[in-house]
Amino acid sequence: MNTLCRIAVLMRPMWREMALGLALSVMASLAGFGLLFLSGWLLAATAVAGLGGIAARNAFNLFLPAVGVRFFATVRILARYLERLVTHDATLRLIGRVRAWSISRLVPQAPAVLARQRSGDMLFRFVADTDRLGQFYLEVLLPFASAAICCVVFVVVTGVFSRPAGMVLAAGLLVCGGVLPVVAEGLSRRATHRVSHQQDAMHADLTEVLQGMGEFLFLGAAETVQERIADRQADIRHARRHVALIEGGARCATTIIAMLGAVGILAVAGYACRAGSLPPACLPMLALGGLAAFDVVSPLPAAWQLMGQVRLAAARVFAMCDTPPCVVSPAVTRCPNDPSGLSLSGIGLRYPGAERWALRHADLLVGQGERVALVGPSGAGKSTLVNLLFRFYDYQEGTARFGGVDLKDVDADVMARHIGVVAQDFHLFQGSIRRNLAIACPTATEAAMWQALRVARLDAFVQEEPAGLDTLIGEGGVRLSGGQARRLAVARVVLRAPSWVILDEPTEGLDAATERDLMAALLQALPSRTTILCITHNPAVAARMDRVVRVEGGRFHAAGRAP
Ligand SMILES: Nc1ncnc2c1ncn2[C@@H]1O[C@H](COP(=O)(O)OP(=O)(O)OP(=O)(O)O)[C@@H](O)[C@H]1O
Repeated sequence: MNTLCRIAVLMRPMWREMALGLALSVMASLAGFGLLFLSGWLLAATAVAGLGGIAARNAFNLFLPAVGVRFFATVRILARYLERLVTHDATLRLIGRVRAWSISRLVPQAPAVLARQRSGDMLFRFVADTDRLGQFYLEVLLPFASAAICCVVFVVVTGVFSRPAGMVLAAGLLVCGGVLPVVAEGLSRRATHRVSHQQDAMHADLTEVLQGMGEFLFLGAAETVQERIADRQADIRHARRHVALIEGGARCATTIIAMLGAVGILAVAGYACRAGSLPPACLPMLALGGLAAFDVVSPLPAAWQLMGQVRLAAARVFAMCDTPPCVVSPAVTRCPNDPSGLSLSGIGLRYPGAERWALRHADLLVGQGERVALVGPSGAGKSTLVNLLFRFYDYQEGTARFGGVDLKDVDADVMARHIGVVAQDFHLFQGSIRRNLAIACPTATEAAMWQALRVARLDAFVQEEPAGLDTLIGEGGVRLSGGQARRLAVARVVLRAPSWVILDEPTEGLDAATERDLMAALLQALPSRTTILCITHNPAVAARMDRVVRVEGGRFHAAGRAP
């Protein structure tokens, strides 16, 4: 399906509102045309009646056309006002719909596919591109549809009075509404593409700079990055100026053609007047009506240019949303039994595009309530097990069963209900400690939050803070030390109390005493039926588990009971 058809599909639920907006827009433009058309006639007819002496003056009915002028003026104002209300509402709803649809397509791709995109670029696509896509109705479709309908009416009405005048008007409208937009768009296409491309790159760069500002400073690369962004900005400015020049030129050309059109209409209508086939009072009416008619085509060059931008934006949004998820959702999701044991047999998992297998011929049995340490060299495949269990990546070989159910029949959402994880690269949310805990367990009471903080050995720190649970931790937890941040991540899992807990280096960044304290409290706090998988390089932490599994070369090897 091409891009425009897909936009049309997204617009379909709002078609009634959009059609109403179009009707109001047509009504406002027709009223504007009628107003000038009738005013021209009224002025000329009044003058002719004035020149004709008292009898002609008395015979001239001024009242009816004056009422008509007021009617058109009022209709124009009301219709324009209502049109703005209806069309802007439809546009905002369309943008909301496009965003909701994009999110629904992006969520199943996380985190595998999203990891390949630059986050700034994604953010820009999600915000600016969806915005632009939403403008399709208001700034492209509406002006063209309204102009098409109105132009036919204008030409027919003018043609009724003078066929040659109608033909002159039709020719002028065709040039302004058909030829000029296409020429303007053709001339600015390259610049529009350049703006789009450079903006993509610049937003991605900017986000990276903001996220990694400290690192850029440490590496002494801040100035280079600044220069690169400034270069891009200059290029965007240059390309935008080019686009604006062409758009301005097209507007000027429309005005000139409108003037020439009015003069042309006057000339051919004047000829008809002299031939006696048209009353003289009709001359200003046709000329003013002609001028008013060009109002509806004046936005078209900009609208056609925007059309190119909408297509680009839509293509980018659709490309982002159409990327197939790494893990195909099962047609029917099954729920693992609780309590849940894990059985992996001959598992082979290779990351997309990777040469090497992260896990190969991997067998592992973990019973409900077991506490297992996963140890092994860096890159051996320990964290890959987490990715596999959370259904972030699919395995290509072997069978995996969790709670007696084939893992391929289980959705990531369902797995997340059973397993809590403190990942190596955990994320804390902007806001307060309370917010971070509430995201993990929205129904948690304040007492439960304090209990979780106590288990994570973070309660003393929070108590000392004047705002307590409402202490703000900054974006990504920047106001916490590495160890405090990790303990907050541990508290979140404790609060959720899942049947499985995976701890990836839970004590990293902690001193020996806090590490001992935290592990003892954690193991004591978690119910005995809770299964724990603890990925660690720390022998003291591994020793607290029931048994140790060594991961090496993508395989699991029993390394005996923990000492
Ligand atoms: N998203 C990914 N895409 C491609 N390859 C990956 C990805 N994540 C990990 N790998 C590769 O898979 C292998 C196993 O990585 P994994 O993260 O499981 O190691 P690990 O044992 O947890 O290491 P560490 O102890 O350093 O955390 C490594 O060779 C790594 O380069």
